Amino acid sequence: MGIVSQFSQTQTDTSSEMNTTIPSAAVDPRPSVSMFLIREAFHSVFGGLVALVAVFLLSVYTKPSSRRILPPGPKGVPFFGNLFQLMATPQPWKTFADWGKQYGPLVHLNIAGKNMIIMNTHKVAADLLDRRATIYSSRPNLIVASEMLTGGMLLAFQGYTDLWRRMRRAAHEGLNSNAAKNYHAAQEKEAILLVQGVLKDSNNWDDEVKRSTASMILGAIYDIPTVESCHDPQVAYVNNFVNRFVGAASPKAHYVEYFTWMKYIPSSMAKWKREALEWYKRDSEYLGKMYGAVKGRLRNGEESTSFAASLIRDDKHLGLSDLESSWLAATIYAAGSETSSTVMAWFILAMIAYPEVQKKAQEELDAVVGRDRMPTFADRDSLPYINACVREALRWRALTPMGAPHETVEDDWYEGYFIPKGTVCFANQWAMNRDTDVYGADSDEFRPERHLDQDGQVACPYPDTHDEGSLTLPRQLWFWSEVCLDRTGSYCSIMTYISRICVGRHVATNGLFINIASLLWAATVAPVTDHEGRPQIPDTFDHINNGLVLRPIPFKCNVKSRFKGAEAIVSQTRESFHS
Ligand code: HEM
Repeated sequence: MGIVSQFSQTQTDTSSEMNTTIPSAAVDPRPSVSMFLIREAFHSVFGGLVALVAVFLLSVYTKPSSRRILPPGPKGVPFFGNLFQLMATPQPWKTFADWGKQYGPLVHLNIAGKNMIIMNTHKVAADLLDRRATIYSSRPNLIVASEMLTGGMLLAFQGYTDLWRRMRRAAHEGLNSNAAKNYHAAQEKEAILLVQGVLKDSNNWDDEVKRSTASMILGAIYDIPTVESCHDPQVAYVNNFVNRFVGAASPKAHYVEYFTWMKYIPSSMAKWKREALEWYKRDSEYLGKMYGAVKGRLRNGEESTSFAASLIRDDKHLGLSDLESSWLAATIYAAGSETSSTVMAWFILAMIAYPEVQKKAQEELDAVVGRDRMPTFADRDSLPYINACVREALRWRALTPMGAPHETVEDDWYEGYFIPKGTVCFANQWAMNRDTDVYGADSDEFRPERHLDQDGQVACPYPDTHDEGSLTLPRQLWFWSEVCLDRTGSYCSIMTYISRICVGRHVATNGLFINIASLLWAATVAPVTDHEGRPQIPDTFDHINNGLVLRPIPFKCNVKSRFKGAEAIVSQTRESFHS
């Protein structure tokens, strides 16, 4: 890491070579000045000569390498830059949003010599992460989390490497919009079990939501039969595995990430290194066994549409070893389980705080589905309000407030500012999702209507927001967005950007749709009341940060059957999955 110790509102970097391909947005106003001078040249020969010299001088003195102005940002201290400011802030996304107001939508930080930029608006994030995806799609290397603990095998942590491309392609083949339909039946079944679970004991709603998402995703990946409890040993192991690398990836976890020479300390003298390498061995063995079990079942002639089965069947064409495939399968669980259950938790909180939204959603369900059967995926296109609830649940309280870090693979220029190769980039989703210029003055409120057009249909997403707009895309565009996935990306709320766009977004939004539709069809979610009968509505901003996501603080709610006979229909529908 180079050390940058100069900080001011306009910071400069003269350390690396000039970029040869300057993207158009980075080009300064020189062309218009040049055009003016060239026009003048037509007026006289002497004028022409003067103009040519002036153009030459302009190009020499204003060429990018001589004025590499970094984006503005807060002043740091020598050697450490803004490191201590970053370490001291408990909710960096809020501090970054404040800095955004002070310094502009693109903020630069220096973290002990490493350049970092924060994008605070959809426009800047889309300009850089989407429109210049080839430069902005790598990941910073984390010595403990990505090299030692996960041996470079964790898709979500990999840089722009050949292994990432192979794994990403395999993940896309197993989780794209068509492949995601393979999991519809499992998702419908899990949604019913979720409804039964919360109706039986609403005090336990949070565990039930966690159990149901873990069960759905483990089933989709490994064909594991329904998980009965969120304390199931297999779920517990995989959750601990996730917690381990999420913890290790936290900016405050390991000094070696800032002082990289520490990685050469022998294992015998460094407990953190010894433990990380040991866990990599143990996890590889455990994940290998889970993957191997699917292989064994296929060998015995069993049918399976699971994700692991698709990796096994296509292993030659996908070019992944067993070790790589077993880690990929586990990464899908890691990335999909906690995230999906957390969106559901925020949604349940929203239903307590916004009963009028719940009522409207239930009116739509009554009108479209009726009360004689439960909703299914076949109803999805006829339920715009429920689909808008899915989008709003993803937007309302950004559960991954800073997204995942990206890293630039070459020097770049944006709006006259220099962004050096190796810069770590964060899209501040927390700020973007509540941008009042985009979502209006009520952006803190849960209001699904903001995603509907005047005909009550799901609207096209706001420009650059990546709101989940697939429902309104014409078919050919849908196809195009899938085909071009790794170049142009797709349309999803906080699950993006572009070549790193959340590869599980179809599975995720499908799961949210069916869970929300089933829950609101069968039940009413209400706040608990105090001894005087006053409803207890928790603070909808309060959260717990587990390193991977922000979850609402634990709260109680009352889940009651919505109409007579609802529970019986839920049970009958459950039975039909056995027949
Ligand atoms: C609603 C729940 C979900 C949310 C909010 C979410 C969000 C995200 C975000 C913010 C990223 C990082 C994107 C970037 O780097 O710009 C991501 C990546 C990823 N997500 Fe999701 N996700 C969700 C569900 C899922 C599900 C269900 C799966 C799998 C079935 C999944 C698999 C992945 C994977 C494998 C990556 C890493 C992609 C890569 O680095 O190339 N996610 N997700």
